[in-house]
Amino acid sequence: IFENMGQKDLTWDELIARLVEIFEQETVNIEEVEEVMALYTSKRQDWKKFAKHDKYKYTRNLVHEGNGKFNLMLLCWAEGNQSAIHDHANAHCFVKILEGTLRETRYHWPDECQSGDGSMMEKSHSDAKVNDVTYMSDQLGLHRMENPSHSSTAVSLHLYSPPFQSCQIFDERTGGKMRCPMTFWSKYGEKVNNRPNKQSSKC
Ligand SMILES: O=C(O)CCSS
Ligand SMILES: [Fe+2]
Repeated sequence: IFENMGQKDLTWDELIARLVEIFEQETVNIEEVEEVMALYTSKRQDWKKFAKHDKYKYTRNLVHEGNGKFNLMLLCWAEGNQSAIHDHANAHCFVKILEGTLRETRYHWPDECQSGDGSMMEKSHSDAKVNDVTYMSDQLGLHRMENPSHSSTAVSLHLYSPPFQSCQIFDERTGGKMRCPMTFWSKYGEKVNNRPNKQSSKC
């Protein structure tokens, strides 16, 4: 978990401009991205336009497409919302908490190691609080993110590079996996009308 070590804060617009600049480069320096994301202190005023909540499922709201090099999105979590256990489609995944707390539980890949009863093996879990930055990738395993609070919502900023349109979700009890499309509830602050297709209805 990365925290700001006291360097000058970036504004929301400066944060996005720095991220676009970084991802124009040939290779991605993971620490550099974490440091830049840690230099922004969450201000609701900056991101509330993208913050659309649904009380049943966390929403994914596209903020910026990073000239095709990354997807930057705001995820809004109602009380107790959680994601499925999922992979990250061979992409980098950076998460910054903008409001509330998110609990991350990491798992081994099923084919890497499984419990005797075939269920997935937990690797670690940790709670990230406002302004914390975390990094995840398939090399580090799989994870589930959740809003553990039953009294407050949570908001997180996610950067995926390269951008991906689907990932695999895993059944904790069996290690079984299924490919799922990743859809947006809104884009640039405007609601998107997702046509539920047969695949997404199972996700
Ligand atoms: O993008 C998603 O829906 C997964 C959120 S946890 S990285
Ligand atoms: Fe994830």
